[in-house]
Amino acid sequence: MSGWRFGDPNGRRKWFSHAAPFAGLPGFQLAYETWGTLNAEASNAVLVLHALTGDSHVAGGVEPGHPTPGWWDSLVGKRKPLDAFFVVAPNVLGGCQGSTGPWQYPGFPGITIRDQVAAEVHLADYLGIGQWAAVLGGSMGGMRAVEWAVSAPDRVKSLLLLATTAQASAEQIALASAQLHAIKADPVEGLGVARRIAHISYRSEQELQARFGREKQEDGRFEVESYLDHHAAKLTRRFDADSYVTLTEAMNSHDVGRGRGGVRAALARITARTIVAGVDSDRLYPLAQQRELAAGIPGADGLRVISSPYGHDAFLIESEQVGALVTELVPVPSSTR
Ligand SMILES: CC(=O)SCCNC(=O)CCNC(=O)[C@H](O)C(C)(C)COP(=O)(O)OP(=O)(O)OC[C@H]1O[C@@H](n2cnc3c(N)ncnc32)[C@H](O)[C@@H]1OP(=O)(O)O
Ligand SMILES: N[C@@H](CCO)C(=O)O
Repeated sequence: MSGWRFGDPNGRRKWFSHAAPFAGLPGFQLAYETWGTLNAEASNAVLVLHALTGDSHVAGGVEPGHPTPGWWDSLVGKRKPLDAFFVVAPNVLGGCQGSTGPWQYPGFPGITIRDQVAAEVHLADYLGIGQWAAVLGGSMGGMRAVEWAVSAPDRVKSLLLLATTAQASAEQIALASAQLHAIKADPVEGLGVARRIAHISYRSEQELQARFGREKQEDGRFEVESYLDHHAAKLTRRFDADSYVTLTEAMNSHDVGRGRGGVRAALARITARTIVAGVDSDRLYPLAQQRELAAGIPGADGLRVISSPYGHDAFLIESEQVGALVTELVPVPSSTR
């Protein structure tokens, strides 16, 4: 497949191609990045799954010539929690950072979180990874992580679910629906409006109040308006509106219990040792959703709470607390400490 809309800014992406029909597609490709070395037993592989507007670039600046920071730099690199592991991070199916998505052709079919995970199972087969030492994901990445553990329990040894849910709630679908309407009305302006709505839900009321209050800038905009304008403009430059729609609709489809006897029955299939964590100030994925996951997954020992003023985005910001959870799940071997 030729070309991709947002290039390969770090020059380290690899591609996996699946040539047979799949989920209404004639075939697909997944872009992915890796760090570290797979051991002879293929027992040290960790799958890291990004959120809605993330990509395969988990970590940067660790190799000469590839300085672009990653979105979980605190986890991957020398003396960091995943140092001893072979880390694999694919760009999600339907995304716009190298994997097959609607940015490539009109009439792209609707896909689900289950389709995205089924595509990642093909990638694992291709890489020769029968079982992941761990699957880690937050938000939409957490939706895929829990789907992995439900649909392929014997392939997930341990699991970290952060700020995520077993099924998209009415509130999440409602917020998504307003964003989808904005984009369908005007793909360019609408993507910016969608990001503003989403970004408000990613942060906490208390943080916005403490940080911006009612302050105005010289140009007359409230500071908080200017902040949202900034995030909207930034996303519009780096993300495709059609991908945003496809991924948002996939998130709306998420229900691990569908066709499996409900959420409790689906979660009971999970055999992985599991850590479930939420953020105390997250208004988009409230703690009740992680409580449901922790209560239903046999190998989970209660709910962990990340303490943060930052709301949902804390799973990307509170690197010490997230790093401690990762180290608890997959301890650093003493030889590499
Ligand atoms: C797994 C994944 O999701 S990967 C993708 C990660 N997400 C993103 O990149 C999405 C966009 N960003 C975010 O979601 C968040 O910024 C995070 C989670 C990555 C980081 O959060 P924080 O460190 O708290 O950043 P914060 O929300 O304060 O934003 C900082 C930016 O706002 C700008 N800003 C702050 N106040 C204002 C203001 N009043 N007016 C205009 N701009 C402002 C800063 O200059 C800074 O700009 P820059 O990012 O271009 O350098
Ligand atoms: N900031 C994150 C939030 C969604 O979990 C993103 O844009 O992907």
